[in-house]
Amino acid sequence: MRKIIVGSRRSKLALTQTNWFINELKAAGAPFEFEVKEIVTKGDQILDVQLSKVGGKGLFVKEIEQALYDKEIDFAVHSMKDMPAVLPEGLVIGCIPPREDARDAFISKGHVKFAELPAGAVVGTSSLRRSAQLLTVRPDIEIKWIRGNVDTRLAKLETEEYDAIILAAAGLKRLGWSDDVVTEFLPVEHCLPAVAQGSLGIECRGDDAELLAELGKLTDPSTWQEAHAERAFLAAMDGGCQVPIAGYATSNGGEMTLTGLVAAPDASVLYKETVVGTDAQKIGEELAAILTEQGAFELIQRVKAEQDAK
Ligand SMILES: NCc1[nH]cc(CCC(=O)O)c1CC(=O)O
Repeated sequence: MRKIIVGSRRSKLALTQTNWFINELKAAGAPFEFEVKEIVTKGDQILDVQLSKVGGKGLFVKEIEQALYDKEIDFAVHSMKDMPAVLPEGLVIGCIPPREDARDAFISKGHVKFAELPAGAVVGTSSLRRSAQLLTVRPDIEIKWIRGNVDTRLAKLETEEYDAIILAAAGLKRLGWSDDVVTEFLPVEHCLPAVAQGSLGIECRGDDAELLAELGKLTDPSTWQEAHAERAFLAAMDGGCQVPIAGYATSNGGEMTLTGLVAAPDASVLYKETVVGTDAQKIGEELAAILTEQGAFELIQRVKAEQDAK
């Protein structure tokens, strides 16, 4: 029986997701043995700098992709939202399992609701997307950068000067945190999720037909379509994580609805539109064209140039 080596980052969330997916493969009767190989990525090592300043999304996947090329591992389970919009030559997403809750979770000391935060309240997030959207409705709050994995951030809420933090609901749920820790799940209308938030993507070599045949059985077609539409939008906007950008699609098998958002980091400008259609790639590109027409692409290029000059 072929032994499949599965690469994983060492964080609890990464290992939990990896082991969850291996169990799904086993339950589906995949004819493999499995071994998990832990890989320390740059993104895990650099913990003291704002992520958007040191290279963004690619930081968590580069070493893992090298290990795939070198055949040290056969597949890796990623949070799709950490994946760059375009994959390197020869590697593919072989499976996208059913999406977990895509929303952001607001967690505050004393369970004070977001709308009831006092002026000047300190909210911890290192996501420009979250901070821009929160500042749009509450310009009177203060955003303070926070880093570390999910458990670290929850601990920092207790021990450091934060009144609240925002985390992806999906990460919390996968780690087994009860909904009781969450003060409120922010509706997507108020805080549009990151592209592909809540989705996992299984990355492997494109020529590994034997593995791809088994991975494909576990793909959820709706989640695949949603991730495709959101990522087509992201790719067309040329947005990394230096700029607040969000995209969220829902699919009911046939028709899809895709909403996209681009904002200035200080929330002084915000573009947001929704498109409907049946072709994931097309609606992603259509949405990007509409927002570009309004000035969003220019905003992205301007913000990127400003950040690079810093
Ligand atoms: N930004 C890091 C990150 N990448 C993926 C998740 C988990 C959620 C997901 O899979 O979408 C998280 C944690 C968070 O944003 O709170």
